[in-house]
Amino acid sequence: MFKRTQQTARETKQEAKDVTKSKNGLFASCSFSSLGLDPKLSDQLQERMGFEAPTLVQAQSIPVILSGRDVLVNAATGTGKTIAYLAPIIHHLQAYSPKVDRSHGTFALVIVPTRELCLQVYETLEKLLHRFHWIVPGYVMGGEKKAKEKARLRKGLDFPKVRCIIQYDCPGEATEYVHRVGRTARIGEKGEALLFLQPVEIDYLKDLKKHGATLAEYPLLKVLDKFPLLGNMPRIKKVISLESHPWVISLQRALEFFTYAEPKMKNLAKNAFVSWVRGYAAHKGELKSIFVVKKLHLGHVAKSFALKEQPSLVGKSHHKETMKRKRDERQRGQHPKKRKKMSGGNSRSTTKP
Ligand SMILES: Nc1ncnc2c1ncn2[C@@H]1O[C@H](COP(=O)(O)OP(=O)(O)OP(=O)(O)O)[C@@H](O)[C@H]1O
Repeated sequence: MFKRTQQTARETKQEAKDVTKSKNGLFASCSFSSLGLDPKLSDQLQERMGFEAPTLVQAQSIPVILSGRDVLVNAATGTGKTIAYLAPIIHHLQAYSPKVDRSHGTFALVIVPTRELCLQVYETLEKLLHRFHWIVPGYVMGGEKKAKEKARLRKGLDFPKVRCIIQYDCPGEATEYVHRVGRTARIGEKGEALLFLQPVEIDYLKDLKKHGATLAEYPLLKVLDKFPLLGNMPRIKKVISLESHPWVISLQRALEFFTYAEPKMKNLAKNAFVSWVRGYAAHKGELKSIFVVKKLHLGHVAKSFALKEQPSLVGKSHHKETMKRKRDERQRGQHPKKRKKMSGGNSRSTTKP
């Protein structure tokens, strides 16, 4: 369903309903219930929201949407398109048996081009859902404060049946850790959470403990030892570290083979590495002393991105930006080298007053 920005095609044909225009040409001379909407929903529209009759665009599009067809609606602004698509969605969702529940996940997604529209649609949706409290609306939009967005996601959206949360990168604050692992073990059920930590980051466990989250070490080496070695795996007499385990070595090889098979893939891995390191350097508060880039073995980090060597942290875009800045400075006559030239080689006139 497109709004505002995509009003190019017109497909809502008269075929669905013989809609007769009322005097002013905006409303249809039929009722909401005659369009096939659930009586409770029609009642909500008529009695509670005070809409006596559907608008023309609603009367034309609702029956077609209810029939399950794809619809593109093109109508002037303010003609009631919002209800034209929200009402059929609610009609379908309220009919589910057993009733839809927030733990079932997301059923419908409305994409709109602006924040204002997002709020408007949400407001209408809340009114329409007045009698259907088990259908939970939620919205996510850009430019919001992270905490606000998170609170709303916690309230409105849910990921059902998640049994295990695996975190390869450390969440920032302990509260964020709790929120992340809280995606599993919903409504009293059990769940598991795994967090990968490097030896230099072990102090993070103390921070989590302060906030009531105590983690047990997972004996990865022992677990790997339980896997039988395959024919092509390196034989090592005594495995003393995780990196020298045959399973880890062959997995690393396989990943590197995959990454280096295509330049595009290698670039993706490089970019991911650079972003990860930048994100790592952005930890705040007390965590700054735990997650210190200088303490990291960047070669090992690169390996974890299936790279054979550590990429430069000064990306091409940074290089381009620096070059552009220098060029601009030169054009503005601010760069010392250029000034020399501009002053006809008389460096004294610019470098010394
Ligand atoms: N059947 C109706 N009877 C009376 N008012 C209605 C009816 N349907 C919608 N409205 C009201 O008409 C106004 C415009 O509706 P809506 O915002 O859905 O229009 P729109 O076509 O989506 O506009 P835009 O393209 O600008 O987003 C709203 O205030 C809405 O509450």
